[in-house]
Amino acid sequence: MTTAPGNPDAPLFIGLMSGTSLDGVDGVLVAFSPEGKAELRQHASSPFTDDLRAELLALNTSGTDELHRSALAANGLVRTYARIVQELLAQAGVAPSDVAAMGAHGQTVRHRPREFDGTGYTLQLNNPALLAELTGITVVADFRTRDVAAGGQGAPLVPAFHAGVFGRSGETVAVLNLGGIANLSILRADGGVLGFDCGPANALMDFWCHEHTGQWFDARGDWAAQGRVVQPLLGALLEDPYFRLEPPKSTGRDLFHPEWLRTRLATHGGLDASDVQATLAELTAISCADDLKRHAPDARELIVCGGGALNDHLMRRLQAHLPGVTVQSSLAHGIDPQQVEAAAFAWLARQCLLGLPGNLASVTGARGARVLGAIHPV
Ligand SMILES: Nc1ncnc2c1ncn2[C@@H]1O[C@H](COP(=O)(O)OP(=O)(O)OP(=O)(O)O)[C@@H](O)[C@H]1O
Ligand SMILES: CC(=O)N[C@H]1[C@@H]2OC[C@@H](O2)[C@@H](O)[C@@H]1O[C@H](C)C(=O)O
Repeated sequence: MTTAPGNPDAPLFIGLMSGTSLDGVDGVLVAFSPEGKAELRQHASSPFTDDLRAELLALNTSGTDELHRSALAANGLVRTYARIVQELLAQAGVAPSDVAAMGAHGQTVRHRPREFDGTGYTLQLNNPALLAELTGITVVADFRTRDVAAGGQGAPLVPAFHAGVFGRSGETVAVLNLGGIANLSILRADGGVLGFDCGPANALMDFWCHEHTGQWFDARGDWAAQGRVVQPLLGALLEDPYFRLEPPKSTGRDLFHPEWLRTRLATHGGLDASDVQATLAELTAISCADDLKRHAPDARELIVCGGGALNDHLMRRLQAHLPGVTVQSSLAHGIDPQQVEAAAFAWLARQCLLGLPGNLASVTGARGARVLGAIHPV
């Protein structure tokens, strides 16, 4: 099918997501029906080079010459995005002009909702102009700042997409994204949607795993499964006030960073590294499970997406804390867990081009529905 670039009626969109786990980029090519139903056509992913990952991670905290380094890192990120786009187009046999637009999330390096430190801003490194030049496709970027400007958290944004894909009338269903950070969408039986960040998912586990094993993540959770949960440490981690905050709420590496862990470990010396890993996995499982029980006691189904859905140990621990709830990867519902977020940003790009809202005020706490994103046409 040939369509004009940027034509809002064109069915093909690309979504590009590089999330807080900093593992790399996921991209999807999605066809949307006129009603907005998503059909995933292609998926491509690429890990960051070690240098780019290290620089993006470093840019999450204050440092020397940040502006210059941020600009260079954004260019590096966008070149990775462009390679993913070329791969998607080649795999699908479509031309850039067949794609209406792509939603490019960018790399969050700061996320400071007002409650965090009184500032109230969110920052995703990106270079959508360069991405449009490199790909010949209209780029929609900067999805979060409008919601923040409207008094919202700017996150999470996927609940509206989750509702369209996984929601069922007459039944409460929950969707849990386990990326660097965990976010929960509660899709209520009456169509209402609640969503918020639960706390860390993989970010601290990845840090600890890399520091002690040299691996970027604990494949299948095998290492955590060998350890024993250190209850006093788990209790100390769960004491962070974030876990008790009522929604709307969102968080990130600004709060749950290695120093956060080190400070709490300082009073629990001499622990076996695998026991700490087991405790971090338990922190993720218990904080997410408690949030579900608290906010959706009627939910009988938890659909898990994000890379954490591949962590068998974590999935078992979630199930253990949620008797009576079926805990399953989104794969059981026909969607690869690692494609859900990227697909959501394809949907958000479509919403933007159609002039439709991307946020849900019931989730982010914004003053109202807003069209999200800035369009960089070709
Ligand atoms: N096979 C696996 N076994 C265990 N964990 C895995 C596996 N594959 C991926 N993961 C975990 O999933 C993480 C990546 O998940 P994902 O790509 O969903 O996160 P993200 O999108 O970067 O983060 P966020 O959703 O917070 O923005 C990895 O860092 C790793 O911890
Ligand atoms: C500021 C930011 O990038 N937040 C991410 C992060 O990763 C998971 C969680 O924290 C969620 O709030 C959000 O991402 C998803 C895609 C969202 O906005 O729904």
